[in-house]
Order: sequence, then C-alpha cells, then structure tokens
Amino acid sequence: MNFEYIKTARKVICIGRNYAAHIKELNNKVPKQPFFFLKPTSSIITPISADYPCKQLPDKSSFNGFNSDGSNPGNILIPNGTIVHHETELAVVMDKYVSNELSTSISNENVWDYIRGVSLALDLTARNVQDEAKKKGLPWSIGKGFDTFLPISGYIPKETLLKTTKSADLQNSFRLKCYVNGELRQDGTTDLMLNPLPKIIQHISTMITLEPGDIVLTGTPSGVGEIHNGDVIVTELFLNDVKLTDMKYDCKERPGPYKYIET
Ligand SMILES: O=C([O-])CC(=O)C(=O)O
Ligand SMILES: [Mg+2]
Repeated sequence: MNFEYIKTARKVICIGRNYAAHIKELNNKVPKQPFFFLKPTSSIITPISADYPCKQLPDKSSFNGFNSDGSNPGNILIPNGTIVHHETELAVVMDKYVSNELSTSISNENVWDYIRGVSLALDLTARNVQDEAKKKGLPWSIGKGFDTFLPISGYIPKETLLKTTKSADLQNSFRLKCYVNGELRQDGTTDLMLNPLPKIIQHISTMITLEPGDIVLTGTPSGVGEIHNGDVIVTELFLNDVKLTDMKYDCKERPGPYKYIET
C-alpha cells in the first residue's frame, strides 16, 4: 500500500449532502448550492497491519505526525460523550492547481486530467457535536476534525482505474460499502452523487484553490450510523465488481481530558 500521497495533502476538503438518500436520513434539505468543509490532516489515520504496526505514541498523545512513508497506523478513538457516525466516501487526490475554473471547462471526460488517483475514506463525524453546531450556527470543525476522524486507505493511481475498467465512465462506476461488526450498513454507488466530480472540483476552485496533493472527499451515501468503543469497522471500495481496496479499524476510547459539554 502506498501512503506517500498523504504527505503532500496540504488540505482535505469535503462536500456535504451529496447523496439524496443521506440528506433524507438526517432530515436535511438539498442545498441550493454545493457546500464544503475542511478536515485537519491531523485527523488522518491509516490501517494497522503486519507491515504497518500500530504507532507507539508519546504519553497522552492521540496524534504525533506521520511516518516517513506517509502512514499513521492507528485505531479510531471515540471522544468521551460523543455520538460518532461512520460515513464512507470516495476520496480523490488532486494532480494540478485548479483555480477559478469556469463551469464549462471541466467535463466528465477531462476531469481525470485534474486528478492523480483515488482512495477510500471514512468521514467520521461526532453527530451530537455537529447537530449542536448546526442549531447554533457554529462551525463544524470539531465535530468533523477530532484526531483519528479521517481513516484513509492507500492510494490507487488513475492508471490502475483505467486498466481495471473498460468503461470510460469512472464517475458512475464506484461502489462503497461499510460494515460494522460484520453487519452491512452502507452500500452506495457514485452514480447517485448530486454533484459529480467535475462540479465538485470546479465549484471548490471558485472559492479555494486546489493544490496538487490536496484530498477531496465526495460525500457519503446513505446508511450512516453510530460506532462505539469495541466495534470493528470494515469499509470497501469497488470499481464495478472489482474490489480496489478495503480497510479495517478497531474503535477505542479516546484518552485525555475531553468530554462533550454543550457550548
Ligand atoms: O455530515 C454530513 O452529513 C455532511 C457530510 O459530510 C456528507 O454528507 O457526507
Ligand atoms: Mg461526509
């Protein structure tokens, strides 16, 4: 697995509410314009395996930088008092500076000129922290940005995608699955995105310039739900019927003094 790409991500930017069924399950409205939020790179973890053993962190620490190969093998940490939801998402890795693009200039055909490859991500969300922020007009940064809230897979270059499928229509060919303790919770396909990749990238570029290496999360399909200390989360990314990658994480209690208290 190649995690080198994580070192070049200067930001992680995410679209919210990009699948109709997910909007409905959380009783939200379809946005009139796409909207975005950021996740800090300090929230990134990568899977633990024989090749990538769990990092020994300094006392009390829940993030201490990336290994020289870009990995940060760790468990999902559940902060005290939070209700954490899994959101499995397709991530794309940018290959170019993209700034102030016109809506006519990025198409389904040329969008892959802007993208270096893809990976599989979990946009973990402290739903009660986010719900309070939504109600009070406060930022989502903490609900989305706790340490370990961005589990991410190794990188799949676009050349592999193009070799794996004969179809030129990559946008509509990915499938995402998420299991909690063996139970299938999410199973969605990227043809259901309300804003497809060209629109996501073009829109972001009109407000925030995308830089090579930046990671863009494309929104979650329906089926989000709670995860708790002791749960095992497995998520999978397919291109048509071919599994591109998967990830497995254990959930543990977050150490340290944080406890969710209403703002
Ligand atoms: O927290 C939310 O529901 C917004 C979001 O990230 C998504 O739709 O993927
Ligand atoms: Mg999300």
